Amino acid sequence: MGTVVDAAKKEANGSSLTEKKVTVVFVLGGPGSGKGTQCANIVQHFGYTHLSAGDLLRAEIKSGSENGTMIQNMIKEGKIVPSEVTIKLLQRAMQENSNDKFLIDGFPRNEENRAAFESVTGIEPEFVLFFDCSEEEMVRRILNRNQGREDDNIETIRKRFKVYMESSLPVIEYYKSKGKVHRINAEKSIEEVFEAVKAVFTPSIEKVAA
Ligand SMILES: Nc1ncnc2c1ncn2[C@@H]1O[C@H](COP(=O)(O)OP(=O)(O)OP(=O)(O)O)[C@@H](O)[C@H]1O
Ligand SMILES: Nc1ccn([C@@H]2O[C@H](COP(=O)(O)O)[C@@H](O)[C@H]2O)c(=O)n1
Ligand SMILES: [Mg+2]
Repeated sequence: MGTVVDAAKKEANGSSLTEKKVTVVFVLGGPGSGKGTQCANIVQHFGYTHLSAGDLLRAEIKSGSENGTMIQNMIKEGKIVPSEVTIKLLQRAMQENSNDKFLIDGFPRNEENRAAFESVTGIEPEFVLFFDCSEEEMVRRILNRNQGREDDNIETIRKRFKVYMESSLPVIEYYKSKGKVHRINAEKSIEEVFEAVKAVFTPSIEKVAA
């Protein structure tokens, strides 16, 4: 852990991230629970910038980076890419963006992701949105997605679920113990889910006025 954190800390030093105060919301939930779909809605209504860790990793593969083959293999196997790699991509994306409000989708995925991000960036999430959905519904959604993702096949989907249960749910439990989790019933329609999401982002004073 020491070297991962030290290397990434070096990168953070002197960066605009260390100077500007950013608000971060982690968007978590199982594969296919609707994280990306709802993030697009939140961007439209609440002015956040959406950073999907999975999208950043897929872009890194496409860019021909030296880590590309390793990332591609990890994604095909449903495994979690080393935190050092993903955190660098997230830091760079936040530094290059003038916004100060970010939705970080699909991260942290395990305890190593969580601890390294907090240690390297010094950022604690404002809160965590947790999209809770049954495995049956998530599988149905992924198999209907048709975005040409190499990990949207039943063999990899099963592996992603195993990783989610064993490594990602404990991170959600950690934030729950800190009172930071807003659980959303993600089983409903896209519109109904967004109604529940809106309630989380709308300040209580506006709810009273409405
Ligand atoms: N509430 C919903 N009801 C029905 N279909 C949905 C709902 N939300 C999203 N979908 C559809 O399910 C698929 C998966 O959604 P999305 O890509 O947003 O999930 P995700 O959580 O980002 O998945 P991943 O972790 O694999 O990136 C998409 O085809 C999307 O259009
Ligand atoms: N923190 C993360 C996030 C994602 N990955 C890898 O990318 C795959 C796809 O992620 P989605 O969020 O787009 O579903 C995921 O299965 C992992 O292989 C990661 O390693 N670390
Ligand atoms: Mg997604």
